[in-house]
Amino acid sequence: MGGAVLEVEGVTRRFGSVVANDEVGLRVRPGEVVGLLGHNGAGKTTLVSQVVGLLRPNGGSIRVAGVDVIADPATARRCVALQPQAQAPLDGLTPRAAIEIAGRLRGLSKGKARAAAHALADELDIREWFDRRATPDGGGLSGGVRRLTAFAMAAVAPVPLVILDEPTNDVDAARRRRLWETVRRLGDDGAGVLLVTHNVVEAERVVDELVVLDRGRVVVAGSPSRLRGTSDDYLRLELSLHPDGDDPSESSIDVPIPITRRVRAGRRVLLTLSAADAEAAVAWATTLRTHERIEGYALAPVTLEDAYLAATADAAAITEEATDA
Ligand SMILES: Nc1ncnc2c1ncn2[C@@H]1O[C@H](COP(=O)(O)OP(=O)(O)OP(=O)(O)O)[C@@H](O)[C@H]1O
Repeated sequence: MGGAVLEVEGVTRRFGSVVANDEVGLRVRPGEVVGLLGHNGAGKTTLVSQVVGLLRPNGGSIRVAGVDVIADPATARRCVALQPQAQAPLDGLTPRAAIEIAGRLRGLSKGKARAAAHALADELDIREWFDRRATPDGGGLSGGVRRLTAFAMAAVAPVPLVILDEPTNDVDAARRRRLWETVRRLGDDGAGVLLVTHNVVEAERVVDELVVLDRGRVVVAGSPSRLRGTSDDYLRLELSLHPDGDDPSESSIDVPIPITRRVRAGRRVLLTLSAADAEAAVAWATTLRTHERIEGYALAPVTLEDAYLAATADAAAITEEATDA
């Protein structure tokens, strides 16, 4: 319906008393990169396992390229390329062979599989290791090159839906950037991409839509700009606290400016305030630093990470409260 390559509606999956997915709904259209974000244990992998037919939902429906995954898992599976979170078993193979085999299994001719593997090796800058064999003891290839090879295996042939589960784990910064560019290209070439990640900051660069899961439920969904809280009218003041130091923003009475959102993440406190109060905020933070009540501060535009942390406020590490001064 609506041409979506992935339609998840009301999916619930329990493991005993744990509700790993609770009435989850999301949609990926052709050409769209959708980020699925959430802390550890939020239910991301459980959802992916159901989309590829490895787990059956307790309730709800999943369609891939119009095919009902529960009624016809084999046909649906052929419409999806998955890079799993666990490292791919490459033992005994070179990246060249692994990527070419993946292309052949997806129906490419020998020549096309070879050409696509070469192109990806260049795109991801892994030529140096293209003909090096992975050994069963985990040697031969680094974790990062194994991860990039697994990504290339998922990206080698055109397919309606590509699912990438933490594709940048172990990958160095320069190649991560290349990988993100390739993810964007997959979308621009017409695939729908579901990108599972913890990395909000990097995901922001490539995704069209974001779905945030928290304890099995979708807590926020929308474009990055919508989630960020949009406009330039707001700024974020980040206070870095001393180890064991008190938090000078804890009581709204002590804060001389109106704060629309306050999020505590470890020793960082993120305060959202009106851009009109920037000068007063800097004056206050400078005084706090001069009196050594904080280690430092930074004033910057509101980021997606702020919105993500607020949406998922994890009781143990993060507390959120609205303080209307
Ligand atoms: N096979 C299973 N048996 C029992 N509980 C499970 C099983 N798989 C997942 N869970 C539980 O379901 C919840 C969601 O787990 P899931 O692995 O889907 O989260 P996740 O968001 O992928 O986490 P991570 O980012 O750490 O990979 C967790 O509470 C987890 O302990």
